[in-house]
Amino acid sequence: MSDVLSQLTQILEERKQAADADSSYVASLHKKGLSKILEKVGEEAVETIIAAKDAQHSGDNSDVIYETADLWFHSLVMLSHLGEDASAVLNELARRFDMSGLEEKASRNK
Ligand SMILES: N=c1c2ncn([C@@H]3O[C@H](COP(=O)(O)OP(=O)(O)OP(=O)(O)O)[C@@H](O)[C@H]3O)c2ncn1[C@@H]1O[C@H](COP(=O)(O)O)[C@@H](O)[C@H]1O
Repeated sequence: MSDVLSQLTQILEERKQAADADSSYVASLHKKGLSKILEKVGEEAVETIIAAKDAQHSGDNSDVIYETADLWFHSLVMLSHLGEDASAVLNELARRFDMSGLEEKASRNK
């Protein structure tokens, strides 16, 4: 795992276990529950799409990078809420290295 992802994974786990919802955004999301976390994932996905469309016209990628960071962050909180972390997703991506996207798609329909 990259240093950034492993540090963030550790912070997210600490906040999930111990933090106070009044002083930690991550703890407040866990306290509100999965539906609130999924609402944030959906919101950030839409904001990322809009920023990418804008970037195509403006040539400025700064907003799409910012929104993608928000999307990744909230996706990591979702995984953490479900007892998973980024390593499970990275392992799945690594498993796909030797497989073309089209082969992988075909294998899903078997
Ligand atoms: N990477 C992030 C991160 N990215 C985005 N955000 C927060 O995600 C929220 C983005 O949602 P919005 O823009 O919709 O903001 P909002 O309007 O306040 O949200 P709602 O009221 O609609 O729920 C903002 O509050 C951001 O501050 C993050 N909050 C925390 N982290 C990391 O998580 C760590 C732990 O954070 P705490 O739990 O707050 O200590 C931090 O040190 C960071 O490393």
